[in-house]
Amino acid sequence: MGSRLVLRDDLKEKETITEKYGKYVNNDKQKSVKTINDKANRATVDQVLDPRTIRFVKKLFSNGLITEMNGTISTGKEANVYHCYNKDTNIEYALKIYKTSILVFKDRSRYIANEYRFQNNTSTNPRKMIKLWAEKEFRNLNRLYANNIPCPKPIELKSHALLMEYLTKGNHEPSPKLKDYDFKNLDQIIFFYHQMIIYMRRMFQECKLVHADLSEYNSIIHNGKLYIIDVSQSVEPEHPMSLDFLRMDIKNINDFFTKKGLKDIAIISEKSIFQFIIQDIKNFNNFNNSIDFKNIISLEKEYFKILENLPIKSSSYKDDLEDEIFRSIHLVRSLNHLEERDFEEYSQGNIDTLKKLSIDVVHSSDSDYTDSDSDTDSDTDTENHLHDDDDDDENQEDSAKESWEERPKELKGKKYEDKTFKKERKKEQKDLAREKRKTKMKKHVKKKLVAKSSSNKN
Ligand SMILES: Nc1ncnc2c1ncn2[C@@H]1O[C@H](COP(=O)(O)OP(=O)(O)OP(=O)(O)O)[C@@H](O)[C@H]1O
Ligand SMILES: [Mg+2]
Repeated sequence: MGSRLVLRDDLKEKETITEKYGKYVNNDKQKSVKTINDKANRATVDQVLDPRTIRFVKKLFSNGLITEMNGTISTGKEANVYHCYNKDTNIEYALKIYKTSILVFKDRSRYIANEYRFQNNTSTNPRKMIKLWAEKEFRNLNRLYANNIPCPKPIELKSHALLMEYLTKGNHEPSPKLKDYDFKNLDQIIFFYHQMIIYMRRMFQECKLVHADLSEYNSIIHNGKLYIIDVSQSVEPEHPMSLDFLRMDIKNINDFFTKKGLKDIAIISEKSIFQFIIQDIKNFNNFNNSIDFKNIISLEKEYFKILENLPIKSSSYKDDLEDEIFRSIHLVRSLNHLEERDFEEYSQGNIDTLKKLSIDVVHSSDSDYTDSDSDTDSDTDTENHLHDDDDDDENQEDSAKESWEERPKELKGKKYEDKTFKKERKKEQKDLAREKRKTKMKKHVKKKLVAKSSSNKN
């Protein structure tokens, strides 16, 4: 057996996986790994390294990508991540193998619904589903990597086994998660906070992805840089829950950096971060539009400047409440995302629309992203309908104000609203009213929809 990597004790298994399974991986008569009597191993093995999976791993050996498969870097609820090595090239890899148990798959379904990459897959066979899931992670990692957003380089995908670059801090040890990173000082914490928000914007704008599970557990500091990992659940902006997932990501990041001492120092309100991420670039004031957008360094420099000038969230109760309200708003992106049952609510103006939040959502026409490695084109653009609001166009502004006014008085808190955003908001609403006049839904069509939804009721 080749020289064994000296892994950190808690990574070392009694014998390397190759030694343990090598005999299974290399010889053709694949003995069932179930013969392994050690209970802990068996649990891991059954959930992940069943004979079928070992066959896929064997392909990574036979095509010369790896020569050793060592201990686990992590055993998560969804997947195990193993350390692998190629002794000829002296390159280390991380091999993420998804668990096939259907239980794990149950709570993944909300990410899959309406996801075009799953749509034509009607089977509920868990093996097929995890294969798709791993393929999604592979593709999403490719998108980040292709857009120079730091992430482990995806190397090879064999069914539900994903081989990628191993982020190591040396001595074969994995680089630390953001949550375990030992920050030098407050400036460095602020830098990584802003960097994370910039990556969220660049993922949304350039990769057309919302991470949907972003946190200090799914980011790594490697060679002093922030890396994004675990993009298996990431969705496209067209996914009906994408903006809910985005708001969840923003809350997770704000919570983590608040715990790191940035409260009252650098924490930006969730709503302002949300606007920063999905605003169209032309809405940013004093943004130096003459920069070369292909030049990531100058683009990110501009982004850092904007973030440094956004209003800091005070630790007052009302700011927290404002974020809470913002998180709870039911954002409807387009009529075709509106559930039948909501139509009534909506037609009485009880559902906030993104437009009312005067957030200029990236037009879905720009969001058509075809993965270079995929054979399926990305789904047809869902028109970004202007919401057909029940209020009369002319007083669109009043109704937006009205719904805002309905909130408890003390929450008027507009004084926190960035002046530029306020000006933009006014301009946006005027444009919106003008634009809507063109596409207002005909009365008889609306009557039919409302009649239909009420007949469904009885
Ligand atoms: N390419 C990599 N290089 C180094 N470490 C990695 C790599 N990929 C994953 N890890 C480590 O393995 C852990 C789990 O990886 P990941 O989050 O992708 O899997 P998961 O199934 O989501 O696990 P969990 O449920 O614990 O989040 C990461 O938090 C990280 O510490
Ligand atoms: Mg994870």
